[in-house]
Amino acid sequence: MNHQEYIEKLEILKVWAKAYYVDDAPIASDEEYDRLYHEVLKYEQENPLFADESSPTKRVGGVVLEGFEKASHKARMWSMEDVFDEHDLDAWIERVKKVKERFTFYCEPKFDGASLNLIYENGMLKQAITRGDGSIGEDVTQNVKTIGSIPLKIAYEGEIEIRGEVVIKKADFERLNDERLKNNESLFANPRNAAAGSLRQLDTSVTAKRKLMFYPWGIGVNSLTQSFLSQKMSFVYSLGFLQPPRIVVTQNVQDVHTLYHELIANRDAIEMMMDGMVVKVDDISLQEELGYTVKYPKWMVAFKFPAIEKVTKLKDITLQVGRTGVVTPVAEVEAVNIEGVVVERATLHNFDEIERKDIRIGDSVIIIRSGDVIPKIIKVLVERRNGTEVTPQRPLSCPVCGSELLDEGALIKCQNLSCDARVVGAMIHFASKKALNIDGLGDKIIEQLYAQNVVLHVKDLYALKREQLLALEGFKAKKADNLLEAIEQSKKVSLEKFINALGIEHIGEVAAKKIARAFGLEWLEAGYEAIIALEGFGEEMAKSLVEFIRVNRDETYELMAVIEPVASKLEITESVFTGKTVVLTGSMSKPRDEIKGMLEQLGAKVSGSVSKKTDFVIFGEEAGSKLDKAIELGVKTLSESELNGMIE
Ligand SMILES: NC(=O)c1ccc[n+]([C@@H]2O[C@H](COP(=O)([O-])OP(=O)(O)OC[C@H]3O[C@@H](n4cnc5c(N)ncnc54)[C@H](O)[C@@H]3O)[C@@H](O)[C@H]2O)c1
Ligand SMILES: [Zn+2]
Repeated sequence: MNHQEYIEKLEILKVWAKAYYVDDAPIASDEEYDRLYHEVLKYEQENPLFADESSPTKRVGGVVLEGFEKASHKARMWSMEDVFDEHDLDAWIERVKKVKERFTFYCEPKFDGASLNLIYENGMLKQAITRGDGSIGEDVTQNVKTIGSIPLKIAYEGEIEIRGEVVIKKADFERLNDERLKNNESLFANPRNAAAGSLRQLDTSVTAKRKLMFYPWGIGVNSLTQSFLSQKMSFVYSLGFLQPPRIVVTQNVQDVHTLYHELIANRDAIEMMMDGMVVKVDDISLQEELGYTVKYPKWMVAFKFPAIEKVTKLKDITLQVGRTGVVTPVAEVEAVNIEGVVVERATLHNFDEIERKDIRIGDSVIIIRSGDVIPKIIKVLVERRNGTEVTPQRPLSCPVCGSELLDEGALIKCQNLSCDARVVGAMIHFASKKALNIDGLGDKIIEQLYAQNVVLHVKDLYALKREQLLALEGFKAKKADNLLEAIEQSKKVSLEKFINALGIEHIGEVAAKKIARAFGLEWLEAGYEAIIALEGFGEEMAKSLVEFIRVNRDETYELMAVIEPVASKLEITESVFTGKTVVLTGSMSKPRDEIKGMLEQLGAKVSGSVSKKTDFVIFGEEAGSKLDKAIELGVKTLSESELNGMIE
């Protein structure tokens, strides 16, 4: 690279860095950014005299947003050096070894979230500050007080800065986006974005609703006397902070590599998004000896994982019609390899979201995929347009049956109940794992059976003949027998799975279970009043079920006669609680639902309010008026541990 090229690349890098750190709206993928960053860095290292002092390689990115108070860190916060392969990791290890031949590694996951500094004084949380430019960040103390895993009080009197990552679990991120989709709000690109955006909220009540968590990874100013990071961190964790699922302290390089591969192998299973593993020098005096660059400590590196966000091109948008008739736009993209999987399609959620993001056919887009995150387009790279991009149109007619679509905004629906897509979709749902779980009856086979007029309704499955299957393309004796056997096996399924399998609108797995438990095999006789009285049932659900029963009662009885679902009546274990009315109040050590389930198993009826008819009030911490009322009425009260004592 010559100097002119360096200047040009540096300019692009600065623009990308500003978009990312200042505007919170990246215009490049991390992978692209990192590549350019390292090209620029390489030139600067080879030509130190010509390096620009304001290069992003020389500063900790981040700024203070308007609306927040600025606050200073007591000790500086840093960025981190990245390495992308074992060779570069080994080079880092060699650099450390030059200072000290034998040393201990401290390794842990690198969670992808927002960096946060907590200042404690006299055992109290005094201030919480975002990383900002490393010296000055945003005061987010009020927001941070809503995060359950951050103790407001700790059993340590000295002044201490505890640093860590604010994260949101991947599942909570998906739930948050689902909710935002329902409310027609813009979606977060990834868990990091969701965590950072939720932490930097001007309205504290919004932060409080997001399920943020805090994982410490280090300390700033402190007067702890331990000589190893691992000891200091054990102390921090002992104060009541969350601990990451894996920490490895070792002198053996092989263990470092092993943990790296172990974390990658468990990347999906670990609930938080990780973008790498952090390797640190454990010995504090060696850390000090190694020191810092202008940007990061020389005693730690991030050993990055393969990227899960990639840039690709949107070739086309196709439409998919689901079993409820909802038409979902699907992105057809130029194939990209993400974590070893070739991705060619991604969800676009709905047309409102397409319009909000102004996604056009021909756009360069960033796509995200990881084993547990459905591939989706998270960003349009508007700067890369050349004018040939085409704005997609909202569909007017069903791509499958041609009937006019109902456009409700976020949802566009085919209302034709006999639309092939809906019928096939319903059957696919019926056979799926959480429903009848019919092995070997996948999407393709259902489509084939339907297209050949062999199975037009689920009940036809149970009348299938061997000869019919053998007449179909791709069916040999073994495949046909296996399928027939699997269909036979699906009989006598539990009633809750059967109800779930019917795909009644608004009635999911949990609701199906409640219906099965409450009404048993007579569930088709239940009326509106009885249904809405079920816990967790709203009007929409009750109406939907009543309507389903009205329309499909006879047909469903026929299907039940063939499948003979088994009502799983609650097996009650006799106990002092059998037949008694119990009220729970206050916060318990276990989730309320768990305790409730256990009491129900013991034959108790768990009620919400205390009256003279109540037999027991079981109270946890900070119990309030219900406990007072129980005492007033002379109802027997039990603490959680007394309860445990009685049932053991
Ligand atoms: N897409 C873009 O345009 C663009 C632009 C700029 C930066 N970026 C991305 O941002 C990253 C660089 O940002 P950075 O300099 O803030 O570094 P970084 O976020 O990759 O690493 C430093 C941070 O890691 C966090 N961290 C997580 N676990 C940790 C642990 N166990 N110990 C210590 N720290 C831990 C800390 O919050 C720390 O501040 C790169 O991945 C880059 O791709 C992307
Ligand atoms: Zn249709």
